[in-house]
Amino acid sequence: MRIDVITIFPGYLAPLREALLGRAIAAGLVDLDVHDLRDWTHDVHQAVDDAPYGGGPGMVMRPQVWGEALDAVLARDARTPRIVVPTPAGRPFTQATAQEWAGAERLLFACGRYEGIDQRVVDDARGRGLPVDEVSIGDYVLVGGEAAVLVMVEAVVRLLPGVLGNPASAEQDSFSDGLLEGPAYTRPETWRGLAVPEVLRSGNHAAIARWRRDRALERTAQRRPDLLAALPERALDKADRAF
Ligand SMILES: O=C(OCc1ccccc1)c1cn[nH]c1
Repeated sequence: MRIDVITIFPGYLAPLREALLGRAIAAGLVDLDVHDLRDWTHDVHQAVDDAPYGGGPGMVMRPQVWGEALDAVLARDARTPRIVVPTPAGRPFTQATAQEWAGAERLLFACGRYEGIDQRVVDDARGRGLPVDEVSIGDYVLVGGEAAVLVMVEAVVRLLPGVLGNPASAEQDSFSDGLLEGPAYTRPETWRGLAVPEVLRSGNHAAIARWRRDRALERTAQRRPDLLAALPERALDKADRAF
C-alpha cells in the first residue's frame, strides 16, 4: 500500500515512521510519502489560506495551491488513490472504514487547517472520478487534520497482512463482533490485593469464552448501548440474551 500525506506540517507525521508502522514501512508493506503543501505556493509569503467568501471568522485554504499539490502527488504513482479529507463535518470513521481502506492500493490524505479547504478542491477531484472521503474521527474540533491522519493510518495499517505479529488479535478487536472488548489480565494472580477472576485460570475454555462474552456484553450495555442496539438479531444467541 502506498500512503501519501499532504500537509503544511510534515513534521507532525513523523510518528508514522516509529514502532509498528515504522516496521511495516521498513518491511516494504507500506510506502509512505509526506509532502509539504507549501511546495506548491509561488508567492514569497507561501500563502496557503485566504479570507472566507461570505465573511465570518477564520481562513479557508486556497484551491489553487491544493489543486496543484494534488495533481502533482497523484502523478507520482500510477495507482489511483482513495483521497481522504479529515474534517469534523465528515462521515464517521469506524473500524469498518479501516477494514475497507485496508484493501485499497493507495491512500492520499489531505490535511486541512483553519476552517478547512475550499470545497471546490473536493468537487473538482470527484468531478474527475476520484473517490474522495470526507471523514471525521470524532465529534470534536482539532486545529488540523494531521492528528486524525495519525489515527486513521494506524487503524488501517495494523490490518494489513504481515503487520501485526498475531493476526488473531485484529480479528478479536473490539467492534469486530460488534461488542466492546472486556477486561484483560496478566500475571501476577494477585496484585495490590486484587485477584484475577478465577474462571480465567480454570482452564475451562468454554467457561472462559462464556465469561468473556458476558463481560463484553455487560461493558457494551453500560458504555455503548448504541452498539448493542445496532447488533443484528442473529448476533446474540440465547445465552447472550440470558445475560
Ligand atoms: O478537526 C478535525 O479535522 C481537522 C480539521 C479539518 C478541517 C477544518 C477544521 C479542522 C477532525 C475532528 N474529527 N475528525 C477530524
